[in-house]
Amino acid sequence: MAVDSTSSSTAVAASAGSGSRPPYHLATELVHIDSEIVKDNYNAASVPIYQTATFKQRAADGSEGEYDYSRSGNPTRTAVEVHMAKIMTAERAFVVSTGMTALDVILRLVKSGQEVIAGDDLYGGTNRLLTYVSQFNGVKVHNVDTTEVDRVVEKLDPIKTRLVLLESPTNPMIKIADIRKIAAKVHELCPSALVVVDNTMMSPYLQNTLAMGVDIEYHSGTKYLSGHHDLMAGVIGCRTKEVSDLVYFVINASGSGLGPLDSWLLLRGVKTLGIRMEKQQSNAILIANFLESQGLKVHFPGLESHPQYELHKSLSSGPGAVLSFETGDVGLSERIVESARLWSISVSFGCVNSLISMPCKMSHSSIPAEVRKQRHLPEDLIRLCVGIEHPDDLINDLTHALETAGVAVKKNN
Ligand SMILES: Cc1ncc(COP(=O)(O)O)c(C=O)c1O
Ligand SMILES: N[C@@H](CCSC[C@H](N)C(=O)O)C(=O)O
Repeated sequence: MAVDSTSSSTAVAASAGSGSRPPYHLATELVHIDSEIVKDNYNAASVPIYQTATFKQRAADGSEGEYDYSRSGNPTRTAVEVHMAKIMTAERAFVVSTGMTALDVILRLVKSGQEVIAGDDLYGGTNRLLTYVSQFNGVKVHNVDTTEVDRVVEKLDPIKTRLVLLESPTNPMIKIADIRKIAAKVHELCPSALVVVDNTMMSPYLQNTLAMGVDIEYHSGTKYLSGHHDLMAGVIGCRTKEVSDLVYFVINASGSGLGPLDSWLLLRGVKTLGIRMEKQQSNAILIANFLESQGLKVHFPGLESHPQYELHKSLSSGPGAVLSFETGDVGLSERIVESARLWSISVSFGCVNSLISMPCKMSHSSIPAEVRKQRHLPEDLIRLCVGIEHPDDLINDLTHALETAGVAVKKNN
């Protein structure tokens, strides 16, 4: 896929569907939904939920109706899709039932005999689905360290490579890939390959990968986009019409589109993405500094000690609100996690409330232990997903958890 875009990752959303008005800051664009998207007879201030499976047609050939059946399209789903396309600066965006469905749809663009290059630190469920396609669908998957552009380039095959799949930051080691450089190299050396980024950890508020030349950006909408852990969703944004058409075909054919009620909940949630992300991120920066001041090994791209601190700054407008840290002892990590009172022990992230987890025992337990070891995923790793609570309460609760587990906490002034 040829690329001509060099625009900055922090660019404000394009004014898709906004007529002649000027483009606003992304925080403003998130709140304002183009009222022309859904033609509502009553001027409803909130997009209606079209809870219907089918649509009446006036003519027998069905040629007059904009919609015929909700698997193929539904006005509430269209509203959130058009809004997400604007936010992601996508040619077209699609909403599907979960983040894993988004990846499943994208992987259907890969045929038997073709190859995928993916990171070696990925969400556990992503690794599971890639393992499935490599075992049952005849697709070779290369897992490489995507922090090094050369490791990706080495595996590129102009004939066989179909997808290059990146997470940046990765879940859970928070490693950074040079998305811009990798996209340029892949397009130069493999014109028929697609560069795909799972941008869930950043959300479109902090990182715009389509503007870096990526072909498909996808999200688990279960996380920051909805923000309240009250729905499952996936979002796919495509840079070109050619790719959008392929993706729409799979979604319609397989029936993976998001239902009307969840589309409505996603649209409501995304309006507050900016304010939630700002607060979650500023809390996360305080917490990362607190943990680092305790001598712990903290993985967070907002810390100058992060090996790719400068690279991440060049790709995004902030470090986000997920961090992980090592204690050096699995038992100690377990005691810390179980001693927290305010931080809930849960998988997932991106919600307004703060979560604590041990990836190797929870979100990444589907990766076999020997593979976790080969890929240097520490068993004692603790992941924190920072919410919008008062930061003092979060730090006090972590202090309590560390002390209860037996760590001597240094008091900072
Ligand atoms: C980075 C990342 N991508 C994708 C997913 C899958 O999303 P979902 O749970 O909505 O299927 C998850 C977590 O579940 C994730 O952490
Ligand atoms: N039991 C689930 C675990 C989901 S983990 C969710 C999230 N991506 C995270 O990183 O916490 C499964 O098997 O998928």
